[in-house]
Amino acid sequence: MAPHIVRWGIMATGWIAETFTNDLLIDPNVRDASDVAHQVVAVASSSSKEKAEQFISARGITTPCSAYGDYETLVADPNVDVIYVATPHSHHYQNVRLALEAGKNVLCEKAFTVNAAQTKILIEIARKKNLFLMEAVWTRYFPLSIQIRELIQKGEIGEVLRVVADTSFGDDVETKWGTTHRMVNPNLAGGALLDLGIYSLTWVFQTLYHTLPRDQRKPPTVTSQMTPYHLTGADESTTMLLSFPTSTPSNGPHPQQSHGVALTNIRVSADPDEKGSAGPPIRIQGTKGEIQVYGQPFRPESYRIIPKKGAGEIREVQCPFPGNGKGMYWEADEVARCLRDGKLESEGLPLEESIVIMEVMDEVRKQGGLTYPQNIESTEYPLQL
Ligand SMILES: NC(=O)C1=CN([C@@H]2O[C@H](COP(=O)(O)OP(=O)(O)OC[C@H]3O[C@@H](n4cnc5c(N)ncnc54)[C@H](OP(=O)(O)O)[C@@H]3O)[C@@H](O)[C@H]2O)C=CC1
Ligand SMILES: O=C1OC[C@@H](O)[C@H](O)[C@H]1O
Repeated sequence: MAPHIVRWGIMATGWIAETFTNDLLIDPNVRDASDVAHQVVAVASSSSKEKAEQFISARGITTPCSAYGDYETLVADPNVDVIYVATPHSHHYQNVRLALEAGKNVLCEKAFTVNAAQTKILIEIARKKNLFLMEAVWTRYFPLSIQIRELIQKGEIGEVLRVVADTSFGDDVETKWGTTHRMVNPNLAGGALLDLGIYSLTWVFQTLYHTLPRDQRKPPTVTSQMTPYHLTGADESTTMLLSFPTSTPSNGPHPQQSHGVALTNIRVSADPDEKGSAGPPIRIQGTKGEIQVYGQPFRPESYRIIPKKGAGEIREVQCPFPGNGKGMYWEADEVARCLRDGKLESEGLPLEESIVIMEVMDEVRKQGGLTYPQNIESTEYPLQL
């Protein structure tokens, strides 16, 4: 059968837009995804049309592809099926809303928005207009993540009661990020939590929340600490303890809880020698054993299933990236399948779950005293940022 072709419009020409587009251009057959195909039909840069043209030629795109010098023209392009929003966090609400108001389906980079109130409005608009909307948490669509969720659901490690996830870079923050880079710039909603902490939360949520039947998923309570970066006030370190009510009390009449420890830091590393000597950055601990995940939490490469002593052998599973891709093609394939099947949201990351995660991050920022400038926390639209 002919593959379902999706025509992408790329909004912004920065680092992740390049990486995502490179993955879109890899032949889906190399990853056994012959049911879908991707075409990049338009690229827009808010800086200039020339920047969009350079982006297209640097990727070697030879099929028809329009270059635009503003986002408004992109969202009006009738050839585009779905817009990939690759701007800084601060701009997601305005940019996604622009696309939805123009009647376009949207895949928006993480973190979805600056706060939960913005996310909820975008979802409301998408639903009202019958449009597809998804937060681009690419890691969720890795075969590795899907396999691990299935293992948990099959009871492979028993009842999962604790998950520890650490997404931390050991950067010389002042030298590497300065004060204006989006990583640390409050005007762009920078900071460890929204940029990297969301991956630690992803691991906690996809193992302790998403693996439950929908009607049993309950938001966690949260306790956290945050350290501001002295030059900008954005968080350079955030430590979160999440407590989820479990569906089935495991021993006795007392209500049980599962705990998620989500760590993020841009000054100390989860993997200081970059050889994995510090051990797995993700540990999923159950009553019958543990799953350890290796590699960066946003781009894990392998996992080990470690049964409880005497209950079997350790198994190690390597998860390669076909065609030398970054791994972003799997989320793109998910978008294509949802559009083909008329789905308005993805089962891998339902919109309701994005809201709960945004609410957790709101609460963590509240506990840590981190607010962003009023204009980027605003739900007003349109707003010139
Ligand atoms: N999934 C993943 O692995 C990753 C995701 N990300 C996410 O992608 C998004 C973008 O990150 P990244 O590509 O690294 O960022 P970059 O700074 O490299 O690119 C952002 C682009 O957004 C556009 N833009 C529009 N308005 C502004 C503004 N006021 N300031 C800066 N840029 C602006 C620019 O493109 P133009 O001038 O063409 O309009 C710019 O090139 C973030 O949400 C981030 O969290 C980032 C890295 C990895
Ligand atoms: O989403 C991300 O994943 C990879 C990191 O390098 C980047 O800072 C972050 O935005």
